[in-house]
Amino acid sequence: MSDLLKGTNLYLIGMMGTGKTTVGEIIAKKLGYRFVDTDALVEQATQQTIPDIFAKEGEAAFRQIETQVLSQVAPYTRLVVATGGGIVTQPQNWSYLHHGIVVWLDVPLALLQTRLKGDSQRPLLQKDNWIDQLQSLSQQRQPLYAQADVRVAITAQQSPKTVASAALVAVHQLILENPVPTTPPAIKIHGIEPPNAADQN
Ligand SMILES: Nc1ncnc2c1ncn2[C@@H]1O[C@H](COP(=O)(O)OP(=O)(O)O)[C@@H](O)[C@H]1O
Ligand SMILES: O=C(O)C1=C[C@@H](OP(=O)(O)O)[C@@H](O)[C@H](O)C1
Ligand SMILES: [Mg+2]
Repeated sequence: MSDLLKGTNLYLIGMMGTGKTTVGEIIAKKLGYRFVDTDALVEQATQQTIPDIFAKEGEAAFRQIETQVLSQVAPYTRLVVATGGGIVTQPQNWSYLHHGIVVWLDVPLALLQTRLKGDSQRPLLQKDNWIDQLQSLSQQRQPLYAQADVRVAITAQQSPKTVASAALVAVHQLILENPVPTTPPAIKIHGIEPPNAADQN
Protein backbone atom coordinates (compact mmCIF):
# COMPACT_ATOMS: atom_id res chain seq x y z
CA MET A 1 0.00 0.00 0.00
CA SER A 2 2.83 2.34 0.99
CA ASP A 3 4.51 1.44 -2.35
CA LEU A 4 1.41 2.34 -4.35
CA LEU A 5 1.19 5.73 -2.62
CA LYS A 6 4.75 6.63 -3.72
CA GLY A 7 5.09 9.07 -0.82
CA THR A 8 1.85 10.93 -1.55
CA ASN A 9 0.50 12.68 1.54
CA LEU A 10 -2.92 11.88 2.98
CA TYR A 11 -4.99 14.83 4.20
CA LEU A 12 -7.85 14.04 6.58
CA ILE A 13 -10.77 16.44 6.45
CA GLY A 14 -14.16 16.45 8.17
CA MET A 15 -16.14 18.12 10.91
CA MET A 16 -14.85 18.66 14.43
CA GLY A 17 -15.05 15.38 16.33
CA THR A 18 -14.93 13.06 13.33
CA GLY A 19 -11.62 11.64 14.58
CA LYS A 20 -9.09 13.24 12.21
CA THR A 21 -6.50 13.65 14.97
CA THR A 22 -7.13 10.26 16.59
CA VAL A 23 -7.42 8.20 13.40
CA GLY A 24 -4.68 10.09 11.56
CA GLU A 25 -2.08 8.93 14.02
CA ILE A 26 -3.11 5.29 13.55
CA ILE A 27 -3.08 5.57 9.76
CA ALA A 28 0.40 7.10 9.86
CA LYS A 29 1.71 4.21 11.97
CA LYS A 30 0.18 1.65 9.61
CA LEU A 31 1.79 3.31 6.58
CA GLY A 32 5.13 4.10 8.18
CA TYR A 33 4.36 7.77 7.50
CA ARG A 34 4.89 10.76 9.79
CA PHE A 35 1.82 12.25 11.43
CA VAL A 36 1.16 15.97 11.67
CA ASP A 37 -1.87 17.90 12.84
CA THR A 38 -2.37 21.43 11.51
CA ASP A 39 -3.94 22.54 14.81
CA ALA A 40 -0.88 21.38 16.74
CA LEU A 41 1.40 23.12 14.22
CA VAL A 42 -0.58 26.35 14.58
CA GLU A 43 -0.22 26.14 18.36
CA GLN A 44 3.50 25.41 18.02
CA ALA A 45 4.05 28.30 15.60
CA THR A 46 2.16 30.85 17.69
CA GLN A 47 2.97 29.48 21.14
CA GLN A 48 -0.72 29.93 21.89
CA THR A 49 -3.62 27.50 22.27
CA ILE A 50 -6.36 27.46 19.63
CA PRO A 51 -8.93 28.88 22.12
CA ASP A 52 -6.51 31.72 22.93
CA ILE A 53 -5.91 32.54 19.25
CA PHE A 54 -9.67 32.69 18.61
CA ALA A 55 -10.25 34.80 21.75
CA LYS A 56 -7.39 37.26 21.26
CA GLU A 57 -7.05 37.49 17.48
CA GLY A 58 -10.28 36.09 16.09
CA GLU A 59 -11.15 33.35 13.61
CA ALA A 60 -9.85 35.25 10.54
CA ALA A 61 -6.36 35.42 12.07
CA PHE A 62 -6.52 31.71 12.92
CA ARG A 63 -7.45 30.90 9.30
CA GLN A 64 -4.46 32.85 8.00
CA ILE A 65 -2.05 30.97 10.25
CA GLU A 66 -3.74 27.68 9.36
CA THR A 67 -3.20 28.35 5.66
CA GLN A 68 0.43 29.28 6.28
CA VAL A 69 0.99 26.04 8.19
CA LEU A 70 -0.68 24.01 5.44
CA SER A 71 1.49 25.65 2.79
CA GLN A 72 4.60 24.75 4.79
CA VAL A 73 3.54 21.14 5.17
CA ALA A 74 2.56 20.55 1.52
CA PRO A 75 6.10 20.23 0.05
CA TYR A 76 6.88 17.27 2.34
CA THR A 77 6.11 13.68 1.41
CA ARG A 78 5.10 10.58 3.42
CA LEU A 79 2.81 12.52 5.75
CA VAL A 80 -0.62 11.90 7.18
CA VAL A 81 -2.02 15.36 7.88
CA ALA A 82 -4.96 15.78 10.26
CA THR A 83 -6.49 19.15 9.44
CA GLY A 84 -8.83 21.38 11.43
CA GLY A 85 -12.50 21.03 10.48
CA GLY A 86 -12.67 24.50 8.92
CA ILE A 87 -9.68 24.15 6.59
CA VAL A 88 -12.01 23.41 3.68
CA THR A 89 -13.63 26.87 3.92
CA GLN A 90 -10.62 28.72 2.46
CA PRO A 91 -10.47 28.16 -1.31
CA GLN A 92 -6.67 28.62 -1.45
CA ASN A 93 -6.26 25.68 0.95
CA TRP A 94 -7.55 23.33 -1.71
CA SER A 95 -4.51 23.97 -3.89
CA TYR A 96 -2.40 22.52 -1.07
CA LEU A 97 -4.81 19.73 -0.13
CA HIS A 98 -4.84 18.52 -3.72
CA HIS A 99 -1.09 17.95 -3.55
CA GLY A 100 -2.11 14.77 -1.80
CA ILE A 101 -5.07 12.45 -1.41
CA VAL A 102 -7.94 14.06 0.50
CA VAL A 103 -9.88 11.73 2.79
CA TRP A 104 -13.21 12.84 4.27
CA LEU A 105 -14.15 11.29 7.60
CA ASP A 106 -17.92 11.52 7.56
CA VAL A 107 -19.67 10.99 10.90
CA PRO A 108 -23.43 11.42 11.52
CA LEU A 109 -24.30 14.63 13.35
CA ALA A 110 -25.90 12.80 16.31
CA LEU A 111 -22.67 10.90 16.94
CA LEU A 112 -20.64 14.11 16.72
CA GLN A 113 -22.90 15.64 19.36
CA THR A 114 -22.20 12.72 21.71
CA ARG A 115 -18.46 13.03 21.16
CA LEU A 116 -18.30 16.81 21.51
CA LYS A 117 -20.65 17.25 24.50
CA GLY A 118 -18.81 19.16 27.22
CA ASP A 119 -15.83 19.96 24.96
CA SER A 120 -14.00 23.14 25.94
CA GLN A 121 -11.23 23.15 23.31
CA ARG A 122 -13.25 24.04 20.21
CA PRO A 123 -13.98 27.78 20.31
CA LEU A 124 -16.71 27.62 17.65
CA LEU A 125 -18.80 25.42 19.96
CA GLN A 126 -18.51 27.43 23.18
CA LYS A 127 -22.09 28.69 23.22
CA ASP A 128 -25.40 27.55 24.68
CA ASN A 129 -26.79 26.71 21.25
CA TRP A 130 -23.67 24.73 20.26
CA ILE A 131 -25.77 21.90 18.81
CA ASP A 132 -27.44 24.32 16.36
CA GLN A 133 -24.02 25.75 15.55
CA LEU A 134 -22.60 22.27 14.88
CA GLN A 135 -25.53 21.48 12.63
CA SER A 136 -25.23 24.76 10.76
CA LEU A 137 -21.46 24.38 10.20
CA SER A 138 -21.96 20.80 9.07
CA GLN A 139 -24.64 21.87 6.58
CA GLN A 140 -22.53 24.75 5.20
CA ARG A 141 -19.43 22.61 4.85
CA GLN A 142 -21.03 19.47 3.42
CA PRO A 143 -20.44 20.48 -0.23
CA LEU A 144 -16.84 21.40 0.61
CA TYR A 145 -16.06 18.10 2.31
CA ALA A 146 -17.65 16.40 -0.68
CA GLN A 147 -14.73 17.65 -2.80
CA ALA A 148 -12.53 15.00 -1.12
CA ASP A 149 -11.03 12.19 -3.19
CA VAL A 150 -12.37 9.59 -0.79
CA ARG A 151 -15.28 9.51 1.69
CA VAL A 152 -15.26 7.22 4.70
CA ALA A 153 -18.75 6.85 6.19
CA ILE A 154 -18.34 6.13 9.91
CA THR A 155 -20.80 4.57 12.36
CA ALA A 156 -20.93 4.56 16.17
CA GLN A 157 -19.75 0.95 16.24
CA GLN A 158 -16.41 1.67 14.57
CA SER A 159 -13.37 2.11 16.79
CA PRO A 160 -10.58 4.48 15.69
CA LYS A 161 -8.59 1.41 14.56
CA THR A 162 -11.49 0.17 12.44
CA VAL A 163 -11.93 3.63 10.91
CA ALA A 164 -8.22 3.76 10.09
CA SER A 165 -8.46 0.40 8.31
CA ALA A 166 -11.58 1.49 6.41
CA ALA A 167 -9.86 4.70 5.30
CA LEU A 168 -6.87 2.75 4.02
CA VAL A 169 -9.09 0.33 2.12
CA ALA A 170 -10.83 3.31 0.48
CA VAL A 171 -7.51 4.96 -0.43
CA HIS A 172 -6.20 1.65 -1.80
CA GLN A 173 -9.28 1.34 -4.00
CA LEU A 174 -8.78 4.91 -5.27
CA ILE A 175 -5.15 4.25 -6.17
CA LEU A 176 -6.00 1.03 -7.98
CA GLU A 177 -8.47 3.02 -10.08
CA ASN A 178 -6.13 6.04 -10.51
CA PRO A 179 -2.51 4.98 -10.00
CA VAL A 180 -0.16 7.65 -8.65
CA PRO A 181 2.20 8.57 -11.53
CA THR A 182 5.91 7.90 -11.02
CA THR A 183 6.97 11.15 -12.69
CA PRO A 184 4.80 14.26 -12.89
CA PRO A 185 3.08 14.73 -16.24
CA ALA A 186 4.87 17.11 -18.63
CA ILE A 187 3.40 20.61 -18.66
CA LYS A 188 3.26 22.79 -21.75
CA ILE A 189 4.28 26.36 -20.90
CA HIS A 190 3.54 29.26 -23.27
CA GLY A 191 3.50 27.01 -26.31
CA ILE A 192 6.95 25.51 -25.58
CA GLU A 193 6.97 21.79 -26.22
CA PRO A 194 7.69 19.83 -23.01
CA PRO A 195 10.87 17.73 -23.15
CA ASN A 196 10.43 14.09 -23.99
CA ALA A 197 9.43 12.25 -20.78
CA ALA A 198 12.31 9.80 -21.38
CA ASP A 199 14.80 12.73 -21.34
CA GLN A 200 13.68 13.73 -17.84
CA ASN A 201 15.01 10.59 -16.16
N1 LIG B 1 -13.97 5.99 16.03
C1 LIG B 1 -14.10 6.58 17.22
N2 LIG B 1 -14.80 5.98 18.18
C2 LIG B 1 -14.98 6.56 19.39
N3 LIG B 1 -14.49 7.78 19.73
C3 LIG B 1 -13.78 8.42 18.80
C4 LIG B 1 -13.53 7.88 17.51
N4 LIG B 1 -12.80 8.77 16.79
C5 LIG B 1 -12.58 9.81 17.62
N5 LIG B 1 -13.15 9.61 18.82
C6 LIG B 1 -13.17 10.54 19.98
O1 LIG B 1 -13.87 11.71 19.54
C7 LIG B 1 -13.24 12.88 20.03
C8 LIG B 1 -12.80 13.76 18.87
O2 LIG B 1 -11.73 13.11 18.17
P1 LIG B 1 -10.61 13.92 17.43
O3 LIG B 1 -9.63 12.94 16.90
O4 LIG B 1 -10.10 15.01 18.29
O5 LIG B 1 -11.45 14.55 16.23
P2 LIG B 1 -11.11 15.74 15.24
O6 LIG B 1 -9.62 15.87 15.19
O7 LIG B 1 -11.70 15.31 13.95
O8 LIG B 1 -11.80 16.93 15.81
C9 LIG B 1 -12.07 12.40 20.92
O9 LIG B 1 -12.52 12.33 22.23
C10 LIG B 1 -11.78 11.00 20.39
O10 LIG B 1 -11.23 10.16 21.36
O1 LIG C 1 -14.14 23.21 12.48
C1 LIG C 1 -13.44 24.21 12.77
O2 LIG C 1 -13.61 25.34 12.25
C2 LIG C 1 -12.33 24.04 13.75
C3 LIG C 1 -11.91 22.75 14.06
C4 LIG C 1 -10.86 22.48 15.04
O3 LIG C 1 -10.12 21.31 14.68
P1 LIG C 1 -10.76 19.83 14.77
O4 LIG C 1 -11.59 19.62 13.53
O5 LIG C 1 -9.60 18.92 14.82
O6 LIG C 1 -11.60 19.77 15.99
C5 LIG C 1 -9.89 23.68 15.14
O7 LIG C 1 -9.17 23.81 13.94
C6 LIG C 1 -10.65 24.94 15.41
O8 LIG C 1 -11.28 24.83 16.66
C7 LIG C 1 -11.69 25.25 14.32
MG1 LIG D 1 -8.27 17.47 15.43
